[in-house]
Amino acid sequence: MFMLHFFSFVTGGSSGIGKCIAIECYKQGAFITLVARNEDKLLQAKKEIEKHSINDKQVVLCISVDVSQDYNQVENVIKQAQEKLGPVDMLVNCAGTSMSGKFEELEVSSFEKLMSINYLGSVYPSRAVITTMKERRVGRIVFVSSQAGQLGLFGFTAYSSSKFAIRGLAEALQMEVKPYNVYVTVAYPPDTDTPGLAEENKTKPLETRLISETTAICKPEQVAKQIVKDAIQGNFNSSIGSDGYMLSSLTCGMAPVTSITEGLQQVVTMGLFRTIALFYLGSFDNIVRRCMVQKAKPEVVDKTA
Ligand SMILES: NC(=O)C1=CN([C@@H]2O[C@H](COP(=O)(O)OP(=O)(O)OC[C@H]3O[C@@H](n4cnc5c(N)ncnc54)[C@H](OP(=O)(O)O)[C@@H]3O)[C@@H](O)[C@H]2O)C=CC1
Ligand SMILES: CCCCCCCCCCCCCCCC(=O)[C@@H](N)CO
Repeated sequence: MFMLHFFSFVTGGSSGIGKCIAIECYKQGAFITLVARNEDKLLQAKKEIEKHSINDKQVVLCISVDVSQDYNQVENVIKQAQEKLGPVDMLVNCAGTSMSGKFEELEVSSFEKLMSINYLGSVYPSRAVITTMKERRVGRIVFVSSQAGQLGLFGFTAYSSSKFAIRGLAEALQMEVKPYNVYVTVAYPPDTDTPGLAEENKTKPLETRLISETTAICKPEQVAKQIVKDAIQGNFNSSIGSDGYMLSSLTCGMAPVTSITEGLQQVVTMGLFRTIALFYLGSFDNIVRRCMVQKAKPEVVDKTA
C-alpha cells in the first residue's frame, strides 16, 4: 500500500524499539516525526536516523511532548506535524515504560503511571489522527504491547495490565475502522535489548528475570523490522520468534484474522500450543516456589545458629 514518501509519526521514537522503527521507515523513504519528552535524546536520534536517508527530500521532525498528560497538547503536536509534512499515513505508538515488583511492593502510583503512559499515551495520538485517516481511506495505527500483554506474569501486575489494555483498544478500534481501509497492528515483542530494558533490569525481581529468560533477548532492529513489515501488510498481529508465534496463536481469542492461512493455523495448532503452555506454566510456578523457599532459608539458618 505504501510507496515512497509516506509519513510516519513515531511516539517514543528517540530510543530503543521506537528509534529502530523510525530508521526502518526512513530506509523505505518515509518522512518521520519523532515525539518523546527529552529534547537532547530526540536530536541525537534525529542525527542517527538521517544517516539512513535514501533521497535528499526526506525530513525528520522532532517534537518534545509527554504523550500521557494532556490530550489537547498531543492533538496540537499532531496538527503541527501535519502542517509541515501532510497527513499521517502511519502512527506508531511506541512510547512506553515498565516497572516491576511484587504487587504489594509496587507503589500505587506506579499503576496509575503505567496506565497513563502505556495505555492513555497510545489512546491520545490515535484519537488525534483517526478522523483524517478515515476521511482519506488510508492509514495504519501500530500499538506496541508486549509478550507480557499476552500473559500475566510474576512482577508485572502493573505492567501487564497496561499492555493488555492496549489489545482491547486495538481490537475494538480495528472493527470500527476496517471499512475505511485503516488497519491496526498490535506488536507483542519479547525482552529486547534497549535502554528501557537496561533500566527495568535494575529493579526486576529474580522470579521475573528467570521467567523472562524463557525467551531469548531480541535486537531492537529485528523487532522493528518485523513490526514495520506487519504494519505495511496490514497484519493485526505482529510477533517475533517461535515463542512469539505460539503465544499469538494460543491467545488469538476473538482478535481479527488477517488471512485464511492465519485462521487455519490458529485452529489447527490451538490444542498443541495449549499443551505446550501447560508445561511452561508448570515451570513458571516452580520458579516462583523455588525462589520463595530460597528466600526463606537464611532466616531458618539464623534462628538455629
Ligand atoms: N525492551 C523491551 O524488552 C520491550 C519493550 N516493549 C515496549 O516497547 C516500547 C519501547 O520500549 P523500549 O524501546 O525498550 O523503551 P526505551 O525506554 O528505550 O524508549 C522509550 C521511548 O519512549 C519515550 N517516552 C517514554 N515515556 C514517554 C512519555 N510519557 N511521553 C512521550 N514519550 C515517552 C522515551 O523518551 P523520553 O523518556 O525522552 O520521553 C523513549 O523515546 C514500550 O512501550 C515498551 O513497553 C515491549 C516488549 C519488550
Ligand atoms: C505455547 C506457549 C509459549 C509460551 C512462551 C512463554 C514465554 C513467556 C515469556 C514472557 C516474557 C515477557 C517479556 C516481557 C518483555 C517486556 O515487555 C519488558 N521487557 C518491557 O521492558
